[in-house]
Amino acid sequence: MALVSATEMLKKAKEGKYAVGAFNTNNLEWTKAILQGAQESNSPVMIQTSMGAAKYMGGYQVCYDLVKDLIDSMGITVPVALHLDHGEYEDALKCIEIGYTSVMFDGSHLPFEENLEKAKDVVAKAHAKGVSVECEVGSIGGEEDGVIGSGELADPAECKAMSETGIDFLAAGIGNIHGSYPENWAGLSFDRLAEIAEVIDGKPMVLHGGSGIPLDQIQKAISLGVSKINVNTECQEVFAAATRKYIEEGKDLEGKGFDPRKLLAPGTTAVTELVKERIQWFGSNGKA
Ligand SMILES: O=C(O)C[C@@H](O)[C@H](O)C(=O)COP(=O)(O)O
Ligand SMILES: [Zn+2]
Repeated sequence: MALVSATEMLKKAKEGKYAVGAFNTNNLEWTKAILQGAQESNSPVMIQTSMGAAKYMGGYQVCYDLVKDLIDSMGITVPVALHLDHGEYEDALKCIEIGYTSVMFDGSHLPFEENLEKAKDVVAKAHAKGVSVECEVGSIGGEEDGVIGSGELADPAECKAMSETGIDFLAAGIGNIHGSYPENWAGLSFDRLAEIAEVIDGKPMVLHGGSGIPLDQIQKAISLGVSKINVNTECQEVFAAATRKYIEEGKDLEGKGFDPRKLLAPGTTAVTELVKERIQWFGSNGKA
């Protein structure tokens, strides 16, 4: 199946009261693991590359070719959108040109008016090619220099203004943060989520920092309008744990256990299993 834009996928998710998982990829193994997990779950999926991961993988063209070719060679039949995660303006335009089917323009660090103006421009260029657009209002906290910032709450008036630029889905802070949640985390703000959902003309919302949010909060967020959930840290954690176990058990020293195809296999399987579990949590299994 050809890559698809995320617009229809997320509209259906919102109507059906489930969310689509957007999993970050870093390399060949992760890309295969995510596609495998979605196919086994008969679920739509979003594969996303951050700017840094795309650079690591050899550039956006490599990422696009990799995902597109794996869909063919693995016989993937579920809908897959290839998305740019937290993209700068120039990167969003580049991905649109290359063939990504969805982009996030993250102008949350810019003055708000500039964020809006650039969002409008990205929307015009993306929609001309059938590409879906996510933008962010406010900023989503996380770990910086070892300090975990608290989750910010986006301003509903700014969310409304951003939704009027024509974007397809909106990322807004509702107390969520990237990376691990601190023990004293107050949880998601469902009041703020409901206030924002009320003023954005029915557009799907995106929950960043999906790793470590308890299932009951995920389900409540979906019931209030979240239709895309980003997961990265948890995939990294299970990959690292499975690889560590393999090495600590000395498996890399048995026979050809050091062959990267063997060494990376337990981590890859762990990512597939996590993707399947999160797809169950988000309720998108069987919705392809
Ligand atoms: O860390 C990245 O490069 C991607 C993340 O920002 C992603 O957009 C995301 O929100 C995932 O959050 P996490 O599950 O808390 O890592
Ligand atoms: Zn994010």
